[in-house]
Amino acid sequence: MIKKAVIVGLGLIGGSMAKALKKYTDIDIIGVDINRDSLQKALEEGVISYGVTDIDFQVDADIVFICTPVGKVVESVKNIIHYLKRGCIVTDVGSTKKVIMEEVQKFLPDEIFFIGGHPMAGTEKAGYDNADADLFVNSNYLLTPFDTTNDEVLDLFIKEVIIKIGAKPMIMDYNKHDTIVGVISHVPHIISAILTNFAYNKCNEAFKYAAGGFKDTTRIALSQTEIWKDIICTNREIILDLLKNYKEVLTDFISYLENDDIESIQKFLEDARKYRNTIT
Ligand SMILES: NC(=O)c1ccc[n+]([C@@H]2O[C@H](COP(=O)([O-])OP(=O)(O)OC[C@H]3O[C@@H](n4cnc5c(N)ncnc54)[C@H](O)[C@@H]3O)[C@@H](O)[C@H]2O)c1
Ligand SMILES: O=C(O)C(=O)C[C@]1(C(=O)O)C=C[C@@H](O)C=C1
Repeated sequence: MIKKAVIVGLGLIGGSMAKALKKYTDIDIIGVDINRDSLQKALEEGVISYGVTDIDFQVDADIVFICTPVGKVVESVKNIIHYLKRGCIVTDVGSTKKVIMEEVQKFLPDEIFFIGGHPMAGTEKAGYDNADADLFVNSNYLLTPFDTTNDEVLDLFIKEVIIKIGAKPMIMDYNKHDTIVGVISHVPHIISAILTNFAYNKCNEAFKYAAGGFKDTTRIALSQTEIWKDIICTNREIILDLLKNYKEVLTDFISYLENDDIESIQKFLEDARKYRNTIT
């Protein structure tokens, strides 16, 4: 049974996890963050029962959530691992999985279980102030356990955390994970940033007239640079391949315009509409 959790990084995702555990479970939470204001707020709200800027003492937690930026996840696991009891589950919420899984495997002790995690929910905002207890409701929660991960431990995490906070567990290999999120999260993020920079540099006066279409397609360009720099750098090769493919699609579309190929333009738009409609 999971009774006590440590959450390292009480920002948007860690704070949302803390609030969700508080709302939907009886799990007691120790919060860890370098930002004292976030700890203070979480304590005042009764979301965590104890808050520290660093763990340098033995903790009897049953589960640890690492919710720091991707570039700090491995270091955060390393820093806490020797203070944990035998059988403790350690999981993260990082948006990429291959680098984290392969690095953690190198030093993971046999008696600690690491389960890679990635809740497919979020916003362009950051920090504890924007955390929401219902952020994960109805969202897919991607899990990338090691082949050797004990099934009972995985089941416990799924039943006592993921299902209770309203999310849908999806287990997959970490390589497949990074390709999937490259397609539906990382490349769209980059394209949103490209579009924003392109429009601003082409005609910044046009920004005054931006309406729903531009705002919808560029909302995610408002996201935190540190978070996205780490995501892009840890999924570099997959993103590079996808962007090269994307360039070909763009080149095809330009040729439809050059050739006044109305039929191809129409088919292109019809396909997009049909495919987009398949997302529920
Ligand atoms: N933002 C999203 O939409 C989203 C969605 C799913 C997963 N993720 C992943 O969640 C993780 C956190 O992202 P976020 O959006 O919550 O960012 P955030 O900036 O809101 O939160 C990060 C928190 O970690 C804290 N922190 C940083 N270094 C620390 C350290 N060494 N020790 C303790 N605390 C530390 C920061 O003070 C901050 O409170 C990232 O790995 C990101 O890839 C983000
Ligand atoms: O909705 C948003 O603002 C998000 O950026 C959330 C989003 C995404 O859908 O790409 C971003 C990164 C995460 O790893 C998972 C979810």
